[in-house]
Amino acid sequence: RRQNGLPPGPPTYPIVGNLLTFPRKQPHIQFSAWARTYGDIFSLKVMHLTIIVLNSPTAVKELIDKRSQSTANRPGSLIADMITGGLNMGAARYPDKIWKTLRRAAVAMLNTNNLEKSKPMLRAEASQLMLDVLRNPENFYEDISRLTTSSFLAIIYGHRAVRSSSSEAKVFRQLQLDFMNVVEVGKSPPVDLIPALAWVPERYASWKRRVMSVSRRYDALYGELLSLVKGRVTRGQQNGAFMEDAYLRRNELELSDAMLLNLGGTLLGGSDTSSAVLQNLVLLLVAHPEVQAKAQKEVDDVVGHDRPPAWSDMEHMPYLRALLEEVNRFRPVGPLALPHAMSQDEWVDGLFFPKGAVLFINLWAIFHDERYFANPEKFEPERFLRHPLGVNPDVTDDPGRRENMMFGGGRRVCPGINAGKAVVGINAVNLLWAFDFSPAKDPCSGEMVQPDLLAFTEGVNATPLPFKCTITPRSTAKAEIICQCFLEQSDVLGLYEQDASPEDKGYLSELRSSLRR
Ligand code: HEM
Repeated sequence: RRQNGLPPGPPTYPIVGNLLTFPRKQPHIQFSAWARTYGDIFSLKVMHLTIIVLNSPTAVKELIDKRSQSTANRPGSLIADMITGGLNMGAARYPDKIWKTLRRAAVAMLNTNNLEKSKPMLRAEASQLMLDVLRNPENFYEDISRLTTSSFLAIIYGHRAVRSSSSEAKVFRQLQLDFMNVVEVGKSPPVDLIPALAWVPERYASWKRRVMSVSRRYDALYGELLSLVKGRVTRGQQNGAFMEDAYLRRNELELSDAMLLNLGGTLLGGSDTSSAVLQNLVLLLVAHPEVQAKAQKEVDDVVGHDRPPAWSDMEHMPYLRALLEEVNRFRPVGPLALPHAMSQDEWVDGLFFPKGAVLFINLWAIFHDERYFANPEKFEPERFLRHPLGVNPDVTDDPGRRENMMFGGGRRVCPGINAGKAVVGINAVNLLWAFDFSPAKDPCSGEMVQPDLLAFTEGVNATPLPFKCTITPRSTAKAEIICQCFLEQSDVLGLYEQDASPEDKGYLSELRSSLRR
């Protein structure tokens, strides 16, 4: 039963509460439907657990931003703790010292000054994405994943992943999949709800064996990456990676070796959202040729056809900015952000938010709310030209709406906002400058096959599932510039190739010589 004062919600059953109707897949969709019936703040009971879903900017502002002292905790995840020894920043409890220490170090590393220093490398990486797509357009989805993994490996560890088959890229991708496959609700027994399950010995609990395997591989990957950093520091061959800074300042930042290892791991894990945004962009460009044409016209007007885009070009591209905002509104990659938890009781406008309750920010409901967005199911970047936050100019907006809602809020707001936006921005402008995107052709009928705009992963992150499309360079002159541009970036990329494997070094030298011929 709901306690007195809890926000309303769907009817509960004895003992299990709302467990039987709790959505197992894409919960944001059912949550948004419940919000239309029960209001902007509704609650669910799942056995003894209280879940409260916030479905409006004002609800987020009142709870997550204004009362962040009470709402900055995370629900416990025994499995994440087993893998990371309780040192994963995204899952760490508030106000524990572990979270504070890791967060302080992450914010210090991801600051705008450091990011500025990484921009030449990010542009060089972006030049490789253009080249990879030019050489093998069918592989674009994988290439985007390699790009973001490599960009963040380079930013964080100073070591890039040259190919999708490079050891770190492969191990990281598999580890991310396996990590999510044990941590996500429904993928392992509900040990957080029924703690006794955690006492079952490993030989009878296959989930424990999977968790321990992820844990071992997690330590091995991030331990190895950290030793590359230490090696460069010892040899005096630093390349400006964030972890070099964290390692050198470890005493001042109070970071143990285990914390350093997990800090890098958490940050690299955060990078996956950026590839999902870029994959969404391609998906939506394929489905909306008129939007693609407008964005390309703007890019052509600013950049022209004789050189690749530069960072400074983006300041002059309001349509590109609107396009990226609309991609994130239409298909937010974290539709429920990450769950928060109440660390103390609060009463807000007559509603009770008890200590221990889990809070979800329903970004999907906030971005698809018909009260504020005209025709929210339509993909229309122009709405962000008409209004800075995309809402219909004829309505009075929810006063709590603010920029960057897709990055969550309060003390837990994403620390990678600027880095994520930078990687997405430079690659978006490059792709529009270089290529035309259209639906794939059915090999038998020759007919165009429109991509499925609803085929997404079903867990915490909504990543578009791999899809096919046709990608062609916009001209032979541009194809030539793409090859030259990659070659010109060799020195910048070389700084991050010091520890590349002999196979990757061989591949690169062959690639560069073939481009020079
Ligand atoms: C476009 C890309 C990105 C999106 C949409 C995104 C979104 C989010 C969201 C919604 C949260 C939860 C915030 C909350 O709890 O209120 C979050 C947390 C987090 N993000 Fe991002 N993120 C992105 C890129 C990145 C990048 C590039 C990094 C690292 C370099 C990163 C690292 C993190 C970390 C470590 C947290 C946990 C923070 C904490 O619990 O204190 N994110 N992100």
